[in-house]
Amino acid sequence: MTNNQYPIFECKNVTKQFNNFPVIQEITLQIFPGQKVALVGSSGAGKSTLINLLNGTIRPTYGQVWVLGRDLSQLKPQSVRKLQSQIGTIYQQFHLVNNLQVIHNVNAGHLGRWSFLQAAFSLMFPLEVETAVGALKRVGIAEKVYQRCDRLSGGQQQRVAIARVLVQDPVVILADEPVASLDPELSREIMQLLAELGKTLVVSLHDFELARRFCDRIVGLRQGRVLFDCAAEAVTLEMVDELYKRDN
Ligand SMILES: Nc1ncnc2c1ncn2[C@@H]1O[C@H](COP(=O)(O)OP(=O)(O)OP(=O)(O)O)[C@@H](O)[C@H]1O
Repeated sequence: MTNNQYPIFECKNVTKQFNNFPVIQEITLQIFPGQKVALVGSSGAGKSTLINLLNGTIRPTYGQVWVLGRDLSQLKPQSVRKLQSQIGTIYQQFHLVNNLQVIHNVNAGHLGRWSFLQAAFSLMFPLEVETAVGALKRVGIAEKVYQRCDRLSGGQQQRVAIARVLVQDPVVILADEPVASLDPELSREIMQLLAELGKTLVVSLHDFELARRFCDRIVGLRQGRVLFDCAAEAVTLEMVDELYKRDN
């Protein structure tokens, strides 16, 4: 797919090996502003690894990952961290501090901008409460602002994680299996929420139907390679069969 804007992410012939075994193989792709991209494929296909390459958590063995026009491999750690503050990542396990109140978890979205002193002060006297409540309103749980996170349901915890990303106000959201631990109805609700945030979205999903319903572009990964990369409505049953077929 092409686009006349600059890509947010660009993988140039990227290979990632773990213990000399390639889990991502020669991937070249671009992701443009406004796209909602689903990464799909069997367990072990490389979806999480690709997300970690895009947010700079891990580095390619070969090839380059460019983010917002910068080659990550050429940047000093401080510049990488600055770029990373433009990327919001949501995980399956929410990555919340469970014994803290919702307000503190949402305010963690400010940590890239706040000084150490501001962060420490806010743990006692929460700063930017209005911003946090605004984000919690958008995800439908404003009344939970002073609740401890471990008292919330899984769906509510994922909403807190999304509110944290909203406060971070990144250019793009990466979501790694964000609904894997939720029931089907909640999964649809959370996907709808993510799709309607108005941000560029790259989301890995096990459920192909969710990908088709909420994303406009689907990248099918098989054994670390891109098997297809096309508009959601262009994916055929044959392509899905090929994607998930077992090796004999
Ligand atoms: N840090 C690591 N060290 C060694 N191997 C790893 C590491 N991370 C991932 N792998 C391996 O890379 C392969 C791809 O894993 P990855 O988690 O990216 O797949 P996935 O498509 O996200 O799978 P799932 O849908 O089960 O989450 C797997 O075989 C996995 O065991």
